[in-house]
Amino acid sequence: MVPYGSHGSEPLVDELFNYIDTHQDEFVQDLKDWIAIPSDSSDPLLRGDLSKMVEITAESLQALGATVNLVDMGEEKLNDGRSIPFPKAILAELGKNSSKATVCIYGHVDVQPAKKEDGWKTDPYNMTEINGNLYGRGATDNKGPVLAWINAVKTYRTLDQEIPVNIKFIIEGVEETGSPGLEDLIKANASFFADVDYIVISDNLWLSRKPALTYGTRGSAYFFVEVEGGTKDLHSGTFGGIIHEAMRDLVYLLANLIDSSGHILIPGICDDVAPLTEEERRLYENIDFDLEEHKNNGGVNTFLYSTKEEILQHLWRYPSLTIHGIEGAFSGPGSKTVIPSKVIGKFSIRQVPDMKSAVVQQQVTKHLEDVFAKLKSPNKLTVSMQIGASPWVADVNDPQYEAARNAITKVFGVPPDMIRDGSTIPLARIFQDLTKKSVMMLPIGGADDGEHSQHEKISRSNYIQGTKLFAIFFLELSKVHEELMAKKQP
Ligand SMILES: Cn1cncc1C[C@H](NC(=O)CCN)C(=O)O
Ligand SMILES: [Zn+2]
Ligand SMILES: [Zn+2]
Repeated sequence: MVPYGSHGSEPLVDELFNYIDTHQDEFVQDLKDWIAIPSDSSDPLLRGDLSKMVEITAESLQALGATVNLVDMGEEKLNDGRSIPFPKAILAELGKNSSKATVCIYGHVDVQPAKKEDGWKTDPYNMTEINGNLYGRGATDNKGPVLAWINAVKTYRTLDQEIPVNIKFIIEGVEETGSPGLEDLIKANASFFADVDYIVISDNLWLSRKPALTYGTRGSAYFFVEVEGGTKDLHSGTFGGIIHEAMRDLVYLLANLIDSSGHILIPGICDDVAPLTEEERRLYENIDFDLEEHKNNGGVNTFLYSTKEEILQHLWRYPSLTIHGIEGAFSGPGSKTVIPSKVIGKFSIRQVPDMKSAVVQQQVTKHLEDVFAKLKSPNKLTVSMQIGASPWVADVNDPQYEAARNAITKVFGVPPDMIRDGSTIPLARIFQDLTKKSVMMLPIGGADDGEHSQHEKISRSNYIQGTKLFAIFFLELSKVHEELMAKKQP
């Protein structure tokens, strides 16, 4: 194993690392500048800032020498009937040498909402360094990682070193609102992706203090279950006791989705779950994961399972069902005596191999209709699936995984844990299905970065080591790709 910081046999590696170390304050300042732009894609009032963020990203890529195409993504229809432009998407390319591998990097520059009043100890849009951590909205999700890629390329450019691969970028500004239009963008630009060999996404976290490589994510089947009683909200003093209340029906339906031990009550839902093989079972034993720390990170007392292996399996390879909320329900403070007329329950099922959204949709709909039929309620039930994102699993023997393992070992001195992610990046599977290319997730964020949460951060160390990792990944990828090409050509 090559110890961190010494790479005597590879002068280029030393030169790259040295540059990155000595220019780290500049990279940190760039992140501060990016975080200062409140590019929250959920807030129509901030759409101008979001568009500016996309433009700044485009300029940064142009400054690297990339050819940048800002693609119009049309308009977003708001609830009040108005329309505002979606931020443009960036398709950029740097290098077009047919003897080199072409890697396509995905990232997003929009962020989750953040307000100081939510309980941030620092201003979320004024990046603040405390004890080696860089706090600010978007620090780890996803501005830090996108900038780390840019820093890595910049390092080669400034040192006047040849970049060993062709690089393409696809950067979007509406990931946090579900990436509307992204699938169409990929379909409409098939020629852009045609010569891509590898797709890399750095938009998730490590599982522990050890670096990680991610080869799978769960999918998501997101449902709305609507129960409609009358035409308007009523006073429970005037109508309570004489009508079939929509909320009572809905709460009963929701209670019949899952039991208190986490068992999903929908008949057939686990039929397509891939059986656990002995080989897969052994994988979980060697993964660095601290149950107690995960409990602490989440502020949780007790998990449903007591061993590391069970917990990881239930996060990665078994489905889960979560009830998220009820639209139309009274949820404010005080003691309002309303009977809501129409309520919409929201729940989602994290899908795992080999579950299929269409099958899940049919099973969920039938189950809810069957349970509802027993109520003999005159209310109107409507079940709809809003998102049907498939799970994604990659072949870890693909050359780019080997390249990433080599790069991680060179930068961090240890090989990565091979992990999956319990949440959903629909894009990974969409990419895999549409382009048939190898997709990999190469996270640089720490397990405790708190994405989407208050005090989101990335550590200075992960940001700078992550920049090195990406720089070295280009080198390692070119090596394995060359070997692969040599094997193919007799
Ligand atoms: C919006 N949505 C509804 N179903 C799934 C999602 C995506 C969402 N994605 C992330 O959080 C990215 C994690 N790095 C999630 O997994 O909940
Ligand atoms: Zn993200
Ligand atoms: Zn996010």
